[in-house]
Amino acid sequence: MGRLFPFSVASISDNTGRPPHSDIHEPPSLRIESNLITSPRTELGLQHNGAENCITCNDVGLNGVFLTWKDLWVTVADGENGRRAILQGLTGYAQPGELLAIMGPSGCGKSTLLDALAGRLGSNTRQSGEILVNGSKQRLTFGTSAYVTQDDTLMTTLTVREAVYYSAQLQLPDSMSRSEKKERAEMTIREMGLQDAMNTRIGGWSVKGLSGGQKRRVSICIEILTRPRLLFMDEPTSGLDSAASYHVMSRIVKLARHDGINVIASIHQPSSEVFEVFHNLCLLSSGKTVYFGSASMAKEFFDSNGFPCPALRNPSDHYLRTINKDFDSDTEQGHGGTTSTEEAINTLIKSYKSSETCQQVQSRVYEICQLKGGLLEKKGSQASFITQCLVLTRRSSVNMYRDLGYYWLRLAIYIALCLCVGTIFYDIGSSYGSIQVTQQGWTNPFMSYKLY
Ligand SMILES: Nc1ncnc2c1ncn2[C@@H]1O[C@H](COP(=O)(O)OP(=O)(O)OP(=O)(O)O)[C@@H](O)[C@H]1O
Repeated sequence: MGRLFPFSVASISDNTGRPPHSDIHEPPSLRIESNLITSPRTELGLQHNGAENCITCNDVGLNGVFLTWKDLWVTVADGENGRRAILQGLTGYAQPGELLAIMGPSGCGKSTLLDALAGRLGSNTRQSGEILVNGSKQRLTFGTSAYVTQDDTLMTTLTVREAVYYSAQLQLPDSMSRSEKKERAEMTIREMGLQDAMNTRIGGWSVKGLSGGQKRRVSICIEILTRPRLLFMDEPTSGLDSAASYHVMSRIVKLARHDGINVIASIHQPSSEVFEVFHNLCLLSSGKTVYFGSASMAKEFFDSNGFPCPALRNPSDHYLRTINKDFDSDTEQGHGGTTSTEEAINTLIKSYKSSETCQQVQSRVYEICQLKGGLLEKKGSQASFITQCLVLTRRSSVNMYRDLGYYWLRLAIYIALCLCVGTIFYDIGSSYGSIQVTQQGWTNPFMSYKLY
């Protein structure tokens, strides 16, 4: 029998023993009814608390990837012998077909959480706790997961169409024909709303090309080409205006739902429409969980703790303003009083820890851990070695041909160098002394280095 949770659109078969807190059902205190008739969520077919809309393990099939983390700590060295905690005992889960948004003030540990989950933490960090993929400890392989980084690393000389098409050739299997790969590349470009910029060069410091937001979308295109089962995105909407942010995020949600992709994204400041397309929300402050659960129930959580969202204010703005202590301002409380931001954060953290929502998250994590959904196959790139060599050579040649610094400037430098070296020995004569000077010149370490 499937179990419903008030904070998730998921239900799951309870066939592997009883989890802790198995007596927990929907707590009335955190239950809200969906009254949004034409909201972005309903437009996308995302509704909470409706059994007919629940995603089950069967719905996502055996291909879905469930990710859980329990008591996750990440620390870095801080001064002599000391260590600073960036993440402090986080517990949560992310499941196929859903989008988990990680939000919080700048520096609260959003990127660190994404990196820890994706297995990309820096060597100077230490991690403890348990991160499980489909209920077991295993590495995420290239091809199964993709990561859209905060900085765009794109070849500036290529056009949008070329950049995405070369990536398609490098990543998609040889069993797909060239026209199919081209079609997938162009469809993905259109999905990200870049059809008008298909033939525009990406551009960089020397040549202006795409805008920052368009580059962001090209990076997303390249990562979603293969339809990875797990997609990490660090600030996917940075540089996008609110309409573009909404379109990009809603398309990603549609894709996630359609292909059973598990999407985890850190997001700075979503508009209210973008916020509505999130399934689950992980709200952090200084590396601690302020709230983890259904995004639509966060409002109720803040309300019930004395921090109601004022009318006409974007809920996500309200949550971030309430827990941002960088500027040490007071936070308004529902009854007209104020409290310091530090106190507000402590109240929320404490309240979350003792809430039924927190217990239910732990139950859900326990249940997912019992799934034992199988090991991920080692996928890697699906293109053959020969195809990769050919595509990389072609891409590199195009890049060198178009990049002045790469090719033409180098050629000019080599010609100038040849002329310099040649003129040193010009008309030197053929006496014994001249031959000695020439020999010394060639064996001079400086000359040898220059010529090399
Ligand atoms: N490898 C590291 N070594 C030292 N400090 C680190 C390391 N990684 C992260 N930090 C510190 O941890 C804190 C959280 O960083 P993180 O990048 O996760 O924050 P964030 O919430 O993603 O911030 P932003 O929204 O501004 O990108 C910061 O104070 C950062 O300086």
